Amino acid sequence: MNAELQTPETAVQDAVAAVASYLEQHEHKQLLRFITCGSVDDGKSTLIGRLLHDTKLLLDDQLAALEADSRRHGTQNGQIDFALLVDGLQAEREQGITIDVAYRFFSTDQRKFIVADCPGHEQYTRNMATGASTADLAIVLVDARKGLLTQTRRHSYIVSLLGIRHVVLAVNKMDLVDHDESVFARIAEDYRALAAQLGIANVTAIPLSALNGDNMLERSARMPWYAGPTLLEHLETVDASHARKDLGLRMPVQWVCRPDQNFRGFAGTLVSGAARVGDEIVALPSGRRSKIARIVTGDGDLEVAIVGQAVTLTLEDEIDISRGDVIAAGGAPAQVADQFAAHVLWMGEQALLPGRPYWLKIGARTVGASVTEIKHRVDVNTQDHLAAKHLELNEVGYCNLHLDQPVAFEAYADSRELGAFILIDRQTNGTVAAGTLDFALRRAANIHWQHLEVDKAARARSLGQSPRCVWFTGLSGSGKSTVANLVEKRLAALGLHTYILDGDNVRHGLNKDLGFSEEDRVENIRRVAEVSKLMVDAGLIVLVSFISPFRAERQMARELFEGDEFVEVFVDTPLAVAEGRDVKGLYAKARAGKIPNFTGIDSPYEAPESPELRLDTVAHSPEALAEAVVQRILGQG
Ligand SMILES: Nc1ncnc2c1ncn2[C@@H]1O[C@H](COP(=O)(O)OS(=O)(=O)O)[C@@H](OP(=O)(O)O)[C@H]1O
Ligand SMILES: Nc1ncnc2c1ncn2[C@@H]1O[C@H](COP(=O)(O)OP(=O)(O)O)[C@@H](O)[C@H]1O
Repeated sequence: MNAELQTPETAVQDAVAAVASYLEQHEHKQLLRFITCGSVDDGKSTLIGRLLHDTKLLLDDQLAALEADSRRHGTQNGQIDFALLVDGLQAEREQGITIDVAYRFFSTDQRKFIVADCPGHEQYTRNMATGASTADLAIVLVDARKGLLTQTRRHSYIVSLLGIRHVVLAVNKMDLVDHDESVFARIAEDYRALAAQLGIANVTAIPLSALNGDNMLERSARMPWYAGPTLLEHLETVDASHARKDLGLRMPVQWVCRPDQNFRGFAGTLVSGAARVGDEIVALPSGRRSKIARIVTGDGDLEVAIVGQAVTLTLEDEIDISRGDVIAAGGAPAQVADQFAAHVLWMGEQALLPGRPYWLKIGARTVGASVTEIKHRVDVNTQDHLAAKHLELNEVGYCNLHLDQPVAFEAYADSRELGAFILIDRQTNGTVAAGTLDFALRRAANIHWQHLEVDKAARARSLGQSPRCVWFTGLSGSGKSTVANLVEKRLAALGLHTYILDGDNVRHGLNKDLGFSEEDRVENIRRVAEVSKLMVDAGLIVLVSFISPFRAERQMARELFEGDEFVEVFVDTPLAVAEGRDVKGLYAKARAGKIPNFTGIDSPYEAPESPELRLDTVAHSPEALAEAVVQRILGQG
């Protein structure tokens, strides 16, 4: 089903209530979350249908009523998306991602189950990652006649990437191979070899016929050679507890609760370890220490809270802790870093470009982040490592990440809660990637800021001016250089200290290694923005004249500066006019197909939405426009 944003509030609230009541009804039973990987051809729908039908515990009346309700409210396909509610993926929903994952509930006397059904078609990766992110087990379906397919390898790779520890290899359609033991044995052996390569430790292979019900709920008389459990037996008994490394207390702070002057509590769910009154804790990333004073819950205070419990902690000392911080065991704190090696599973329609700023959300914290390097791309079908300059939709890359500020984290292998992150596009606020942290890169910790005696203010004073970064953006031939040159002449005449950074010139030196692909333009602008920041720090008025076609990088440049230092000047010239001027004959060449990726022709230009100045080069002369810019710089415009 499609999880579209337009689901009405009321339907969402009803669904939350229904899910809560479902979980409550079966509260005493252990919950197993699993995903099914495979295609309709492999018999996936039949397998799920049979499990749901034969256990005779399909969605109860209440949930059926809810579905009717959601139909009335016009949710896609008339189905409710329990997925996002149950799995705490509300964040993704808020971020506007569309996910094709259907979640179903059923239960037996032993256990309750939530199954995420991910489509097997080509747009698989992000759907599967979404379904798999909270799963304890994956059923990988294989058609007995076909054996392992590329798709089996792809699904298994993602299963391993997301740290699912249990795989059931369901060798289906055994009836079509005469229930032949040797066929099953060969496929199981092939798969064990693949699982070993991927580091999947627990594989249970079961020969099945989902259509006939063989080895589904009951043992099949047609395969007497098989001595293992039926599918349902296995699902009911597999040890699915999150036996991850015990890291000690970890509680990401969801919110700070301060009803009055006398009470200051930190609310959250323990994702590891235990909290006891009197235990020493450390707040991260700040590193401040205190002791637990009280463990408050709706049902009164506790002496001890354990992993999975939602509580509010109060501390003995007034230390500064905010939403997104992590409270950890004093003797075994979480790691803190701002540079990481991580797997990134790209879900954006626009490619991931190294250097471009995104938001990174980890636990309850959101910080600015960028990919500094794509070490390699992983071919999800073969697990081969390939060189890559960017990542396209559904691609997985192993990347170095840089964060604007340090965060508390754990390796994903040790903690899903503190090792998983999403990347959010800063322009659209949509989720564009899911990722798993591998380890911290220590380099950052060894580079310190050098304290300098003479600062920007002192340099500006001695130059007798207010430093500025005046950023001209516009199409090739729009008039950026012409106007910037006139502006510099006027400023120089007034005795001011200036410098022009022009695309054509900088590309001959500092940036001579860069071309005009999207990723090279991002890097081009990133370097120029950093250089202009240094020049502003030196007290200069810098005139930057680059096409700078992307909003994201102009925004990044803007954020490097303080207050009104950054002045964005949109040199607004229609494409037809710039092309008509064709000062360098480049448009003619581009139209003739001799220059690929030419801005405005076959490479995009994203016009500024709210620049400080917009110059209409059709209506005004270069001199008049330069005058307007000078006035603005001098604070008189
Ligand atoms: N494919 C393609 N697209 C756009 N421009 C091209 C291209 N190839 C060469 N040129 C010449 O390079 C100048 C633009 O460089 P910039 O560094 O300003 O470009 S960008 O900001 O990285 O997009 C630009 O200079 P201006 O005309 O002064 O803008 C062109 O002369
Ligand atoms: N109002 C105007 N402002 C700036 N340039 C103009 C204007 N009217 C005509 N032009 C001409 O347009 C061309 C702009 O080229 P240039 O300044 O090199 O653009 P860019 O640096 O944006 O590529 C110049 O030949 C300039 O004389």
